[in-house]
Amino acid sequence: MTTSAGAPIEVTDTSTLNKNLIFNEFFMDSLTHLVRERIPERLVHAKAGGAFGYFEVTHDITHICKAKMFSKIGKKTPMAARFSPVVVERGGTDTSRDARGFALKFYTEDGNFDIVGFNTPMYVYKDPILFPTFVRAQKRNPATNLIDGNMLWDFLTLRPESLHMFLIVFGDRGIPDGYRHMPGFGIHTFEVSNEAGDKHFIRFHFIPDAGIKNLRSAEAAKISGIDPDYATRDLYNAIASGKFPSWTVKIQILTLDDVKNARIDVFDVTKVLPQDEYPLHPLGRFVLNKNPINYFAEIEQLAFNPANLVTGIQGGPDKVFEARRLAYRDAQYYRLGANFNNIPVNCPIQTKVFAYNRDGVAPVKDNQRDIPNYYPNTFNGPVPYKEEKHAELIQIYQDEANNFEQARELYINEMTKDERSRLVENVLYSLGGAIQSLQDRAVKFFTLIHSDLGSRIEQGLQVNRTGFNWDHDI
Ligand code: HEM
Repeated sequence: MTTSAGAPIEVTDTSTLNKNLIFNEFFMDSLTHLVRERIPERLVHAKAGGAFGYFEVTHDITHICKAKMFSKIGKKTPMAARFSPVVVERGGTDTSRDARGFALKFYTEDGNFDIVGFNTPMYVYKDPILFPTFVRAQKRNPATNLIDGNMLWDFLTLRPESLHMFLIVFGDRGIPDGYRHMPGFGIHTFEVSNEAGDKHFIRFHFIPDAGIKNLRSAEAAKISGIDPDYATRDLYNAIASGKFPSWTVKIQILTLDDVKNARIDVFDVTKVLPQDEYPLHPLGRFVLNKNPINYFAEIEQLAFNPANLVTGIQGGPDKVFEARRLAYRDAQYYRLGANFNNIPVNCPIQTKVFAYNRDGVAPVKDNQRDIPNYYPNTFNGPVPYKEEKHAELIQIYQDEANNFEQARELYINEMTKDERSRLVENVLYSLGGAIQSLQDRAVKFFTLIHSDLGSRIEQGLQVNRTGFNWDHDI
């Protein structure tokens, strides 16, 4: 046992009774470190489970994408994964009704490629200016410090395009039964390019090999009281006991002509791309076979960023993607410091970094030693490479979102009769406690989605206004 500075601790220093505290380095070192041990939790997705493993190519897609990680069948790339409810705080429960983050980092030979996705195939809105509003509407009421359904329903009914995703959140898929049974989606339509420079557009799907399983509200509420870390524990224990979770990776592929001729804005993150028009093509699988040895070092400090792209994958041309390229980097500067890419789990382990960034808060690693610290220079500092067929992201024009059509299809065609009843029940539980004007506005939009849905919610609200009382004491 030593102090952080390496001085061996003598056994009499492990008690301070009747002794001078200031001269006790064990006491001074441990107390002053303890009060500095908290860093900001992530603004969203604060609580999570995570693990490491590999991605393996099972099907060739080199005709559309030249990214090295897809270069041949059988090729394996090391990776990290982090799964997280969106809204709950770091000490919250894993079984809340919410979407889940599905974040993957691939340590490729061309640097890190991150797919920072969800367990829903669509997102809430397509205009990223709504991000702060949406986040706050789901967080605590500034006066009461309580989660406040009035704020959520206010947002959902002011921006009704969000109801498409929230039908999933309030439906059977709103509480996954652990992370091993949860699907993932990249959501954005990514532009990719091949060796010839031709462009294609893909959406990523991750299908759990163990099958999709979800929890019902009552079950989830019970588990939440007994084991709020249910999903984190399940992931850790499965890997620790050798039951490695895996996912099959598939993609929807669109040509530039498909994009031009599509009936819908295929870059709209609030929409799904219908699989009868754009079928799934197999690409690979990923396996999580290694737990973190130290959670804080390896999972809390993981820094995902949609801007982590590699040659052959240009990213999404939509505005949400563009906003995300800024937001994650900014969040990580704030919560981990300017050198967060030097934290071992964020380092591109298959390639060497030759960046011109220097100094700043630790960790600086070797700080690029004595290599020139400005570019261009005439002293053999690192130089850029030349891409023969450089691919730029296409420019797109996007209209306002309107998803009642896809929300209707989801309600009628994808949900079973029983799931539709549970959806209504779950909506009533949340909406039942909101103020009347928000309930009326919600009924109007649910009716626009489908008259059956609207009338069931309206009737439910009339007979039973005993949902959770959000308005209580406010
Ligand atoms: C305007 C749109 C969005 C903005 C500005 C935004 C911003 C953020 C920020 C600031 C964080 C915290 C990052 C950190 O502290 O490390 C975060 C986390 C996350 N976001 Fe978003 N986000 C947006 C949309 C989305 C979308 C569309 C998805 C899914 C496709 C998504 C998935 C995630 C996930 C999975 C995490 C947790 C990453 C982790 O495990 O560390 N976000 N987001």
